[in-house]
Amino acid sequence: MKVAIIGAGSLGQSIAKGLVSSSTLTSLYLTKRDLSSIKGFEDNQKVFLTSDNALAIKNAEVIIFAVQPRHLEAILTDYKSVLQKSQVLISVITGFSISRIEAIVGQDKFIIRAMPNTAASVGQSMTCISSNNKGKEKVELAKTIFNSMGRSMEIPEEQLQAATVICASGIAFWMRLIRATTQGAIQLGFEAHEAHELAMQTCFGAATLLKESGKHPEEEIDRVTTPSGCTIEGLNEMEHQGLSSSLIKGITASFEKINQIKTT
Ligand SMILES: NC(=O)C1=CN([C@@H]2O[C@H](COP(=O)(O)OP(=O)(O)OC[C@H]3O[C@@H](n4cnc5c(N)ncnc54)[C@H](O)[C@@H]3O)[C@@H](O)[C@H]2O)C=CC1
Ligand SMILES: O=C(O)[C@@H]1CCC=N1
Repeated sequence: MKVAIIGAGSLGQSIAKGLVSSSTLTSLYLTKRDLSSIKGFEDNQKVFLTSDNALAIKNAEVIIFAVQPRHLEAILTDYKSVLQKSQVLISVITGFSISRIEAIVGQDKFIIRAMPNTAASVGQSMTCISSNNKGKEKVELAKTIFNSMGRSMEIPEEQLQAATVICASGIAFWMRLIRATTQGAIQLGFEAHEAHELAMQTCFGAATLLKESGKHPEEEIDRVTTPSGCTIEGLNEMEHQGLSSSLIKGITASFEKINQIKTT
């Protein structure tokens, strides 16, 4: 599979890191206006760096657009004449609808909208995927691509904004929870590096328990909370201070914001 990523910034580079270990990848073109910050990718013989988007597009079967939303319209307009009907166009751009992409490049193109997250770089993205009518034929291909850097789920396009909050912004939300746990651990006497490791591995363990057991979180919580013990004391205090409520309010605030900034 020949892939091009147009706009190898933060997310584009995360996707590239995830992709380079995929056995199905034959070549990967990365484009960016200033290539100096992505020189490290050149160590991989399958990767080509260029500022020439047309060159990258001509050498790709799958083109992933990862520029900022305000740049996509001009890029699609500039390069639609070099796009081929057999190419699969994947946009990971927030708030840029499939109908708007179709209006520029045509409904006869395979169009996928995908929302990965930066954990793609370590093979642990949660990626949500939607497509236009024509693109339905290529959803399995898109899932194969994103499964090579984590897990993927096909959802209706109307839910992509919500998926962005939960999965893409979600990386930041979870990071903050880990940092707060680290701060608590330091207060209890651990060195910062120890506190960080304790918080990360415990978070990883909690998610792995749920993934592997298929259980509801409360079932696992019940296994930890000794009656009159320290866990329930801590949990109840966190809830008195609004832990769950704060998370839910944060998620809904983020969703309200994403609906204000969407470009359609
Ligand atoms: N950062 C994240 O975790 C997530 C970002 N997104 C979306 O992905 C898109 C990219 O976000 P980031 O990677 O954070 O932005 P970014 O600003 O880090 O990357 C965009 C890159 O595009 C390049 N670029 C701009 N114009 C170009 C052109 N004409 N040709 C080639 N390259 C060009 C820029 O130099 C930059 O390196 C945005 O639309 C964002 O909404 C979506 C999910 C998560
Ligand atoms: O913060 C943002 O608006 C973008 C979309 C999700 C992640 N970054």
